[in-house]
Order: sequence, then C-alpha cells, then structure tokens
Amino acid sequence: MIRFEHVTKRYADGTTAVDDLSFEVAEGELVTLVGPSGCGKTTTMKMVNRLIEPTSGRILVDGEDIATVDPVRLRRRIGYVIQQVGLFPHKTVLENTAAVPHLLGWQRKRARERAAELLDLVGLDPSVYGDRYPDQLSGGQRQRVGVARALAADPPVLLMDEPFGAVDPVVREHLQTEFLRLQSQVRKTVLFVTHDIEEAVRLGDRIAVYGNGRIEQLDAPAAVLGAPATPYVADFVGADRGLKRLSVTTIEAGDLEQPPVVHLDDRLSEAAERLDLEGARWAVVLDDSDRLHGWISAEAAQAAAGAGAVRVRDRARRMDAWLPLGASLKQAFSTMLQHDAGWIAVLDGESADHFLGVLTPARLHEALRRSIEADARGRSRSEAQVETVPGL
Ligand SMILES: Nc1ncnc2c1ncn2[C@@H]1O[C@H](COP(=O)(O)OP(=O)(O)OP(=O)(O)O)[C@@H](O)[C@H]1O
Repeated sequence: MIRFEHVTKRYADGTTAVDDLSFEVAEGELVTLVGPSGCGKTTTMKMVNRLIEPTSGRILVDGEDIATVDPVRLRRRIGYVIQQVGLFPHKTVLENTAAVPHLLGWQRKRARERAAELLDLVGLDPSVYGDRYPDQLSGGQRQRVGVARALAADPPVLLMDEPFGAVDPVVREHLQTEFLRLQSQVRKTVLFVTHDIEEAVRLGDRIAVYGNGRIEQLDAPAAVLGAPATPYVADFVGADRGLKRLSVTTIEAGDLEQPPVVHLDDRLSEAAERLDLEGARWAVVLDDSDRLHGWISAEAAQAAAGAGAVRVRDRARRMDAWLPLGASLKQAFSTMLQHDAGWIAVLDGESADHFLGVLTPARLHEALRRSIEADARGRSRSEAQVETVPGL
C-alpha cells in the first residue's frame, strides 16, 4: 500500500535525514517507526504526503508514484494526525471534525452526521462534546478529536506523528487501547511515529527501529524484542526487553495448569476427598453451567465437612477476575497483582463461558522464557525447551 524505493532525503545544509530507505507497509497494516530524536522518522512520514520531497528514490501509494499526483489530491487520501493536533480554536468539536468532508464538498448535513459518527467511534459522545470548543477539552480529548478528524473523509492511509506524545502516561495508555480497538474496526494502512519503544511494541503489527536515517530492523514486535538484529537495536529496546515482551506475548492453552475442578452443588466431603487424593491445596469452583464461580481451599473443605456445611457452595469463595485465552501475559500479571491472586482463571476467548485452566506466576514465567527461546530458534512456543533452576 505504501512502498519506499531507495528513498534518500538530504536537506540543503547537507544533513542526510533519510538514507536509501526501502520498505513496504501492507494494506491494513500498522507499522510504527521508532528511534531516538533526529533519526529521520518525521522526514520519512512527511515524504508520504509530500510535505517534504525526497532527494532521490520514489514512494508509491496504492501502486501510484506520488511524485506524479497533485499534492492536494494526494492528501485527501491520507489522514494526518500530529502531536499538536492543530484544531481550529474558533470552531466547535463537530465543525472541526467535519472540516475535511466539508472541504471535499460534502453536503453540510452529511458531513455533520459523519463527524458525529466518528466522535462516537473515538469515545466522545457528540451530544456532550460536539458543541464544545477545543479549549474546553482535556489534552486526551483533543487528541481524540484529532484522530476523528483525520478519519472523517475515510482515507485509506493514516500518518500519525507522535499523536499521543503530549498527554500523561495514564491517558496515553488509554488512548492507545482505544486506538487499537478503533484500528481493528477501520483497518487503515498506518505509519505511526513514536520515540517510545513501549508504544511502538504495543501498537505496531511491525516496528521499524530507526538509527541515523536507516532502518536497523523491521519486524514483528516480539521478534524485535526477542532477537534484536544489531547491538544498536538491543541497546535501544533496552535491557528489560524480556519484561516488555510481556505485553506482546499471549496466553496459550499449553501454558495453563489444570487444578482439580469441583461444582457448587458437589458435596463438601467429596470435594475434600478429591483434593486430598490429588494432593492439591485448592480447587476451582464452577457453577451448574460450568461457568467460573471461584475457588475453595482444601482446609475449608475439610474443616467444614464436620461443621454443618454440606455443599461446596457453603464454603466456596468468589473469584471474579479471569482472562480470555489470547490475553497478554502483562494483563495476566497485572490482574494477579490487582487481586492479590496466586493464579488467574483463563476462559475460552469467544464466549468466555468455558473454563480452560489457570495461569500461575511460575507458568507465566515459563511461557515468557519459552516464547523468547522459540523466537531465537525460529520454533513454535510449544516446541521450545527451557531449563529452569529448581525452586526451594
Ligand atoms: N528543514 C531541515 N533542514 C535541515 N535539517 C533538517 C530539517 N528538518 C530536519 N532536519 C534534520 O534531519 C534529521 C532528521 O530529522 P527528523 O525530524 O526526521 O527526525 P525525527 O526522527 O523525526 O526526530 P524527532 O523524534 O526529534 O522528531 C535531523 O538531524 C534534523 O535535524
């Protein structure tokens, strides 16, 4: 969809900002450009909408050499979101969002309807925010209007230059999550510039690590973190890249442990016996329809059997936290911490009504090590062998 062929940009003062760059972004793909300040990310991006012209080489958008396309016509096909947003201060949120369709000659009513639809899509209720002016919004809300505005004319390509750079880390993470949800619906071809490796890893289908006008590595986030191509990339992604992988490594069925499972209506004495027989300290408790209810400890089951309690439901404890298969290890770890839990139940991703097993901290650690080993050896995670120093 976007193709760079031997593109070089040398500024008038002799600075080579981009040096013989060749790569391609597929249709519907989100590629993050990440690297330290001054390495050529913004120059790369601005050449796509012809705000900057390359010194040599060519760029194709949807098969067409953009040097031959009128810049104004080209920019209609390319949404552009920047850090400073650049909303018109004297226009309302709705008018700002409708600005591009308006320029394209859409009828006023249709442009406003489309703008309202997009505000809704980026999480801003148009009936609440539509008539406000930009200075009546928070920084995060202004960024969302920027994204809505860039999407208003439904361009196939989006260029985003540090769009979430100016907001605090909590709002930033929130905007990233919403943007991922949005992108899964609209599937634009996106080039996304950031100097934050965490953001690059979280958002990118692939990430391009820049160093001095060149791409040092272009690969899936897990591969860049697991097997950096050069010492420069290893240094840039950081010594804690194992930890960063938590957010891009997903829970697989093979990672789960299978504790004993009992049902709410089972007799406590039988549950106690089962736990004893299997040498387990607790069991997962499911309801009649096999949905997760919580857990019961071996102690509670044994003690209660003599104290008038009859059924598992009399002593079972609730556990509301669970994760779908395919959630990230980072989500699993943070959910465990949030609930002071030594395990987290994993349910079937689609309907979330089928209990699959539990993830424990030890299994989480093993899954992470396996995924690193698997990437380094080009194998699947289930084939990777890891040796573990035995615990106490
Ligand atoms: N108009 C210009 N004239 C001369 N040099 C320029 C010009 N614009 C950018 N540069 C230089 O080109 C190089 C790449 O700049 P660019 O803005 O593309 O980097 P970047 O990776 O986006 O940086 P940042 O993360 O700080 O925005 C830098 O050395 C910069 O100083």
